[in-house]
Amino acid sequence: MAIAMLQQTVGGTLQLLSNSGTHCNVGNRSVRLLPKGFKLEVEFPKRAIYSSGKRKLNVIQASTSQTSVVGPLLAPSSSDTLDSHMKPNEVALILIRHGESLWNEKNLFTGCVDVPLTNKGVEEAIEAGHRISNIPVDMIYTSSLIRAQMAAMLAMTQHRRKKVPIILHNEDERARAWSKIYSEDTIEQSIPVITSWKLNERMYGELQGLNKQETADKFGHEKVHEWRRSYDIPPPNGESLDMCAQRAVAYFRDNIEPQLLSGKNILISAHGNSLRSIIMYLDKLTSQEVITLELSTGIPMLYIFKEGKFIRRGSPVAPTEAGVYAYTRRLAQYRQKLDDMLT
Ligand SMILES: O=C(O)[C@@H](CO)OP(=O)(O)O
Repeated sequence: MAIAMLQQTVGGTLQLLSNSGTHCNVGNRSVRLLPKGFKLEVEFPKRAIYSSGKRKLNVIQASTSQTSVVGPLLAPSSSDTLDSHMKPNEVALILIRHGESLWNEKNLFTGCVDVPLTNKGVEEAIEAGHRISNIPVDMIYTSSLIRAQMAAMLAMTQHRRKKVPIILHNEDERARAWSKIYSEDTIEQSIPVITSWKLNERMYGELQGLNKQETADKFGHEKVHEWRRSYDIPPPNGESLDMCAQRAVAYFRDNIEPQLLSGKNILISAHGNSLRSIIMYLDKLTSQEVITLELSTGIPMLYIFKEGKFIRRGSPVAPTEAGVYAYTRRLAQYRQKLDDMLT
């Protein structure tokens, strides 16, 4: 197979030697090495992925005059090169409401009670993952509840890029130290998953664990509808949507938005009401408009974040849906690169 070999570093440049005519990616630049033995000198960033065909050379520059080569790896050509094709000023934001939980199935108010998914919820998460399998994901945010975490993990089993989602444990120094990864390459092939209770479902107070139908029969449908869908009337000792929005939107603005601004493509897996609050913020909905917003379980919603604005792109209905990738040239390119790499 044609492959560009790493030769040596000279000052701040890297020499690549082609053993036959081939294309070669250097960082995020694609260059053509023509005849056999052709040498190319390129300025190289401190750390970059150099790839050729389906092989990759993972190069770590130790100093300007010394280069160590890790690999070549057997994995397909890096999509670190590929991932960097998404311009930092144009990134994807995907929101997923977890699939059906065991208490959704039983029609119980769930709120912050930590209940897992049903089989149907597992299938919904896998289907959601299938639908977004061609969209770049660099970081994942989930609530601290297992149903949102299951949904994120199951969805990522479908992603074509095959990076491994890894939950970060930052609760204390020991948790941080004991979950440390010691391989740069492995880190490159991982997606950090950050969990926060601030993305949890709205706390349903004294309704948690009660049957929704029985509660409506007891307190009246109107009262229960007010607890469930008004903006600022909380259920007994619980959170109103307004209270839920205050912590969920603050978390989004303080933690997630800076990552989007820095060029990260992000998946958020959370809950009906924490996501309604975030969508209210993204779509600039009024408190009147948000009360009629209902989210289906397991349906991913795609936004493009560009020049500081959130542009709603709806729900991809299939991974191959042409319309989704036509939304931006960058998404189309990312998908094309995945096709090239994986077929
Ligand atoms: O029970 C809950 O926690 C939520 C979501 O399932 O219910 P609701 O639809 O009333 O917001």
